[in-house]
Amino acid sequence: MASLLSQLSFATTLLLFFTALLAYFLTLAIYRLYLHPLAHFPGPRLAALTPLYQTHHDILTTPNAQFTAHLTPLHAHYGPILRISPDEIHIRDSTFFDTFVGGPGHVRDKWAKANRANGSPGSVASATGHEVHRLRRGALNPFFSKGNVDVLEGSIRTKVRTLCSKLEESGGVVEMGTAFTALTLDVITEYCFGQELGCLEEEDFAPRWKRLMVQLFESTPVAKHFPIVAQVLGSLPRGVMGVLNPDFVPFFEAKDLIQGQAKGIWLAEQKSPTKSKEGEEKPKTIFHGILHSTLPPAEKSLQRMADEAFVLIVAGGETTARVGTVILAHLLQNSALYQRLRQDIANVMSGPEIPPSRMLEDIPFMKAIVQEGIRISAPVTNRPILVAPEEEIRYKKWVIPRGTPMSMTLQDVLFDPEIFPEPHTFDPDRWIRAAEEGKRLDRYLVSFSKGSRMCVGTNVAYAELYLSVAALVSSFDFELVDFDMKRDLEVTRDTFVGMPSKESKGLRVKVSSVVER
Ligand code: HEM
Repeated sequence: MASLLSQLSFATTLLLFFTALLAYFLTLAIYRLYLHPLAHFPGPRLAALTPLYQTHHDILTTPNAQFTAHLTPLHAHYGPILRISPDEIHIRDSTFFDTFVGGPGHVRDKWAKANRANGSPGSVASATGHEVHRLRRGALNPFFSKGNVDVLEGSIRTKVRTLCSKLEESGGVVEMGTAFTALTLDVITEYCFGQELGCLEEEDFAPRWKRLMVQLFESTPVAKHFPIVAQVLGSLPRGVMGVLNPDFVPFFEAKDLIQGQAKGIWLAEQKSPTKSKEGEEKPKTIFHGILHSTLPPAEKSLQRMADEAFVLIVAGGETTARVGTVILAHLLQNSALYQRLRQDIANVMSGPEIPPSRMLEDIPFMKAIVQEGIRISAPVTNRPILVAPEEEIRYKKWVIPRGTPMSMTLQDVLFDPEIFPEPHTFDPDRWIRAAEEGKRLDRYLVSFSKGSRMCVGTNVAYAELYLSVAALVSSFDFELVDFDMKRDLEVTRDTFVGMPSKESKGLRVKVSSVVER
């Protein structure tokens, strides 16, 4: 009898538990669908009901990382403003971008819930609140100013020279995406640590680093939706993690390597600080700069340095490499553009050396090539999600309540046919025509985003692209090897940085001749 009672009470407890759970979910569903401040916004009911709607499209579809692509049919059906999760509003309207990112006097936070995928909470990119972000960004900005990038251009130029001499020696097939990644990683690691990774010097441009970067991005859809998975896996021994989820092994391998480098500088600074005296030359790396800055001590911890290093290297590597690869691919498919660019560069060269990036920028066609490349490659597919904590945001008849996470997709602006007719055609002359007509097309070149959260590395990326594209076009004729734009470069997955299909073989070329200068 006693055991029956205890069984009954267990069954009753279970029943009560599930009834309470059901009641909770029912109440939540009613709240989200009918009472929530966003209840009247258009969008699929399922998306209003649960964030799993996005998770499904990003993780359970094949190929995965597809929610971004799914936004196109949603907007076609519901219009330019949509509720895409219980808490998030997405807007597709290029003219709204400046309001979205805010300007001076308009505070924008990031949405904490969607800002954990990089697993580096100490980085500038992970700073959710406006104030913390402002502090961290303030310490980085001087290193990335145009003036400072000019000073450091010599180091980029040396690496571009190495790239060219390695290509000259190569003799066989080279995957140019790997070569560009080697270049960008060497540039940014020297910037951060004062010591490059040395990818350009490795055989075939260190394809293991390219693989590591690609695999790292491929893990972001899971990390974005289930950051706890990344955290738990990160705390396990690598062998165990490799069995549980091999996709995350490269993520932590890359982290370990980069953190090791940051730790080296941090420990050396603790032992014998290199703090410069008044009037002495500037700190030699970003990390020395942060450590010498007026940031509070908590912002100078080893963990924060390591997080900052990781994000700078990951953010600065694959993005710029992808733009370089896409530009080269388009030029190689259109020899008239290739020859025209070579001629325009030759016209300003007074010796064998490629002119400084500032001079290259003054060649209208060169500038147009880089702008069009940055537009059409649109490397960052991850949509920025921002929160305006101090103001309601108005979009047409809609009022987005203060504190609501709102997002826009950079590709929606970059491929807006109203602004960039035939947006998927590589047409550098559209920039020249726009300049002649006095149109500010660059207002819509949002590949680096805009506002306070805009890319910190924009000037470095431009310098790398001008110098590398000019050097390659002026120095070599290439032959494409079994290249198919659709298979090898076209973006099919949003893994933070857009990725082509798994079948991609990259941009494979052979140097067919070296230009005498
Ligand atoms: C063509 C190349 C590049 C593109 C298209 C690009 C694009 C972007 C975009 C769209 C963001 C904003 C992301 C967000 O909403 O949170 C961003 C942020 C960032 N980028 Fe870049 N990036 C490029 C190159 C670089 C380089 C070379 C570096 C490093 C030297 C870099 C470092 C960063 C960092 C640290 C952030 C976070 C900034 C912050 O939150 O204040 N990026 N980038």
